[in-house]
Amino acid sequence: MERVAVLGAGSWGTAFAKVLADAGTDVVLWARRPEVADAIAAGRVNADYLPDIVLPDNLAATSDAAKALDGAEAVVLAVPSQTLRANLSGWRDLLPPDATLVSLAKGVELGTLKRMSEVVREVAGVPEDRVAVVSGPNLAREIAAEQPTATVIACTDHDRAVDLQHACSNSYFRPYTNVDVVGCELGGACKNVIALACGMAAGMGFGDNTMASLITRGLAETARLGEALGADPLTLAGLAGLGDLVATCASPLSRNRSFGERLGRGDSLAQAQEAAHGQVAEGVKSCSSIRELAARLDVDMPITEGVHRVCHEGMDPRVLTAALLGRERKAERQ
Ligand SMILES: NC(=O)C1=CN([C@@H]2O[C@H](COP(=O)(O)OP(=O)(O)OC[C@H]3O[C@@H](n4cnc5c(N)ncnc54)[C@H](O)[C@@H]3O)[C@@H](O)[C@H]2O)C=CC1
Ligand SMILES: O=C(CO)COP(=O)(O)O
Repeated sequence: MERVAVLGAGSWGTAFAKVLADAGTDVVLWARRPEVADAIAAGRVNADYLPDIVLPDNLAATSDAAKALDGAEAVVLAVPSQTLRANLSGWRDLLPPDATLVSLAKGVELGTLKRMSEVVREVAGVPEDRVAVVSGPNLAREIAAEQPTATVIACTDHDRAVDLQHACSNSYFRPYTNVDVVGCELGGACKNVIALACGMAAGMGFGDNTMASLITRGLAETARLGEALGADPLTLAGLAGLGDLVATCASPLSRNRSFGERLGRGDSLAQAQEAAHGQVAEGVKSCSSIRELAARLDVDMPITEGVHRVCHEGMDPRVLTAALLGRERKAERQ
């Protein structure tokens, strides 16, 4: 794979474009705002998202999607989950005929309750074997600073996953392949909600026992949803499941964890949103879509339910704590 388009020049789109470029792949990064594209092209820096990082010379930038997509063998979609449908609809007619469509987004669409690969298939009108997802413990700022990281590239077409794996493997980024797209996507979407809960716990002053309990029980409810949707349980024990859950729940760099921390300290949703400075904390919306998906499939997800109530029904995180601790006693593997 010689040429890749990355659509979306936020934190992860920019960092992933750098990963590809550092792997020797020519990349064109599309930014929504022309001034961002111009600043990257002229100064090699995306000042809004990764101010300290000098981007490589084989990374071009444009705000013209047609230019970015021309001749691309893979198209990497790096916009927030709830905007993917609208963005991709605008790019649909420009997509090269056999390009692999790659989703970086970690969320479940409100309303349709679709995973991102399902949205991509529907909007682009392509079969499932042309859609790949990248998911794992991948905090953008650490990767941009070239700290070693592993990830998963999932696609039902193993050969496409391998092509993409070659295009983005470098000295600090090690991608594994997987054919379990459902498991990888669910791991990525659900961990954002659990990270919100961990942030709330931290904001209320709770320590590592609480974090470990939330992470582990969060994984248990993610695994229940995964089972209902046909995911391989081993995927959720891997990088896109446990790996991403641990990184996000533990890291002060996580937007979801930081957002939850503010709620735990007593901020309102609006105050926490203001403090996020426009950067996306996907779990705030996905807690509602995942909760609805779980209800549809009759899957018990008490932490997700509680996060939804705190974010959207005004529940005090302290009341959520009492509610979780006061649930009916049960066996661990029930
Ligand atoms: N930042 C990270 O460390 C990681 C993020 N992700 C996922 O990647 C996806 C993108 O995240 P980030 O790049 O971090 O987000 P971000 O908030 O840093 O950037 C979002 C980008 O999308 C663009 N965009 C296009 N249309 C938009 C619209 N209608 N509304 C808002 N933004 C729009 C923005 O201009 C911006 O360039 C999310 O689903 C996130 O969960 C996944 C792994 C790591
Ligand atoms: O997905 C991520 C790490 O893998 C990034 O998490 P946040 O969106 O919470 O910053």
